[in-house]
Amino acid sequence: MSVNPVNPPRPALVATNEDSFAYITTTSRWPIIVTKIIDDIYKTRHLLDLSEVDKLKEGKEIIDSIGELKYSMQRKKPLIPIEDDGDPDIGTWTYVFNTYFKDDNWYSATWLFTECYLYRRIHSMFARTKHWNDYDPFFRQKEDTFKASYNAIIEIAKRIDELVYIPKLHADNEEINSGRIIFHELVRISLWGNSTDLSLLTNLSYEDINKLQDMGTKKLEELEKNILVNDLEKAWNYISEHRNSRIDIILDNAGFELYGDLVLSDWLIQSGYVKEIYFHAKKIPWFVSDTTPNDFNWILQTLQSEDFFLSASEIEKSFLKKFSNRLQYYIDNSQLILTSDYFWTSPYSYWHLAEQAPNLYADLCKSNLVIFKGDLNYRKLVYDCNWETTTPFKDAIGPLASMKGSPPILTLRTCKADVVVGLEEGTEERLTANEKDWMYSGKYAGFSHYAYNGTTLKMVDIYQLNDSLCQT
Ligand SMILES: O=P(O)(O)OC[C@@]1(O)O[C@H](CO)[C@@H](O)[C@@H]1O
Ligand SMILES: [Mg+2]
Ligand SMILES: [Mn+2]
Repeated sequence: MSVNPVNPPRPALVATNEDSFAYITTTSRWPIIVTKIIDDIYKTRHLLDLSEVDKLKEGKEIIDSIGELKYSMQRKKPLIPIEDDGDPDIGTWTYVFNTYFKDDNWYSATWLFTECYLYRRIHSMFARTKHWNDYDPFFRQKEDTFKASYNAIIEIAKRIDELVYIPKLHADNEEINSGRIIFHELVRISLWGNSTDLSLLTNLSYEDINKLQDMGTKKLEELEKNILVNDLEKAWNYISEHRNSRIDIILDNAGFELYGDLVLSDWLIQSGYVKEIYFHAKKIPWFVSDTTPNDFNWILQTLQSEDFFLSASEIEKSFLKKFSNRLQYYIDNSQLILTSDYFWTSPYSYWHLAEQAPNLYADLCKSNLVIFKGDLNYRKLVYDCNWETTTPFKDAIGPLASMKGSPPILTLRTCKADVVVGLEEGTEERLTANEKDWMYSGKYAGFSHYAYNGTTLKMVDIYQLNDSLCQT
């Protein structure tokens, strides 16, 4: 492939383009997101005892810093280095900032960088305090939305209860076929769970949430026409051929989406197709709704709780408890393993995975399938560049498609950014004719799969990957 990552494959997505979702995000969405953080800190401060003077004071200081941040992005001010907060990734951030972005502002730097930088800077404001250093300013939103997801959660809990009691795999054709159908259904639930993305849906009503999360069979069928790329059958063939395999899920959003990922994992383990599943969470609060280890532990406790879903009947609670007992069993028996790495919250695209996080990469190479959830993971896989929509997925993921030993990849993504690859000729034109925002409205989705087949040359042998980023 004739792309050299030093000079990126295509121009990067950037907010100077006023027709882009990068621009809409920078001008309109981020100010709302940061204002909500300020509101959240006010709420938490309000609950504090007046004797907690130091914490109250620090809270006020964070509010002031977030206010300054908001002002600087709205006035297109230059980016400034992230202050040292003692986290082990600060060196990477300082290096990348100084090398590539020190002369940039919130619009001129690449969108992928500015957006990651935004969340990393917010984290640093909390991390440098004494009383707020492990505070998640998005937790309240994640918790409230999960509560409002009650209807879909119960429906799905009933469904998984039926599915896991289907007889275990004996490899006869009938069972493989029923496995295939269940896999397709549960992967779709995990996919469409990605619509409940709190960074995109900044103003969700209870009705909106319920509409988004209707995962009945009829609704899933209706949504089928919005799936633009569908390599799911290839991924299924892969799973059904590799019994007792290891799967990795690079998680995206907490709450309802994570719930869908857990449901899929439950079935994959119970059906006997998969032996162990690694869940990769974010180390720090990220893109509003992303899953942190705390969110993961929280959902397990919440599914067990007597009083979280107040209107749940005893039988409904029992479905949730049975489900979470199974999950706890997998955790206790190292079949479901939670892990996290700073690479997932670094500014680097996944073209740099092997070079920036060699241990993580080596570990992922042991996997039979790495599932990347959500939009940001997709953006990072394809270097957040302005690809032609007909570019094959294989080309857009660069080294991950051509390095010997790279694991097979499956992406489950609803389209929420100005980059989509792997489309057939004419699809872009058909969609653009009616819907200017089709690439980022969240209405469309895709499953892209790629497995290294051993015939391509080793990318690193051809192009020495170094520390370049996709520059404008
Ligand atoms: O990764 P997710 O949760 O599916 O989406 C993250 C997201 O909301 O943030 C970015 C824009 O702010 C977009 O890439 C995307 O819409
Ligand atoms: Mg630049
Ligand atoms: Mn997310």
